[in-house]
Amino acid sequence: MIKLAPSILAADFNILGEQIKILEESGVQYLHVDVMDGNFVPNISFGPPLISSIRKNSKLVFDVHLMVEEPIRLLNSFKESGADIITVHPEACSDLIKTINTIKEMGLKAAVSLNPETDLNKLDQVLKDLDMVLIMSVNPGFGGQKFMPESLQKIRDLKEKISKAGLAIDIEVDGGINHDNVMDVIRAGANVIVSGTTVFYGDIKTNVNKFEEIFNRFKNEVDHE
Ligand SMILES: O=C(CO)[C@H](O)[C@H](O)COP(=O)(O)O
Repeated sequence: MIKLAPSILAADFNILGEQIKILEESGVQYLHVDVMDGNFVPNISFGPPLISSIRKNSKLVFDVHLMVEEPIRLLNSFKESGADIITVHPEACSDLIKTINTIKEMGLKAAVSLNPETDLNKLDQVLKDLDMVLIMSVNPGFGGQKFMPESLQKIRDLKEKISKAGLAIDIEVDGGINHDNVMDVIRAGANVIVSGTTVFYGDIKTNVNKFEEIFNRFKNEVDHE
């Protein structure tokens, strides 16, 4: 099952609640929530108060991507605000094992995100405990960047690594994904697709439907193999 995870980084914050409602009406299940601290990445987005506020009116799975230094300090506050999945970066954690264990002990799903230059071996110490791995296909910090095609091989290698370990872990990809390149990303092995500008710029329902059509085309291909 392939899931679209629209990133609210590209939303119009003046009408954020209405836009989330449109996503729900369009059949979306995940909401990707990009938290940036101006330190781990050179940009600041928003934090727990905004998440608490949208949580009140949404049943979507809140997929919270923490692009922050030492996220272990803030896990409780993101749990309280309504996160369902918390993603952290090994590049930002002095103790990744403890950080992942803390997320799991809170009863949340845990994920690790790798920057484009970070090797897959950074996952080795925690892979068996993860629900999801997020491959960044741009350098994190800003929406609207160009997809890095070298990410495709990284996704294939990750899929092989997960399958060799006999695990079932979601593979999410984030950055520069649009209607033209998403099929390549899925064929490489991703099953959770983050998209910001391609979902929120223009008509949201139409943009989501176009993604869903491509996901269905992929499913048909697989069924006929
Ligand atoms: O995490 C991000 C950047 O750090 C954004 O989620 C990501 O870039 C998605 O936005 P877009 O689809 O516009 O590239």
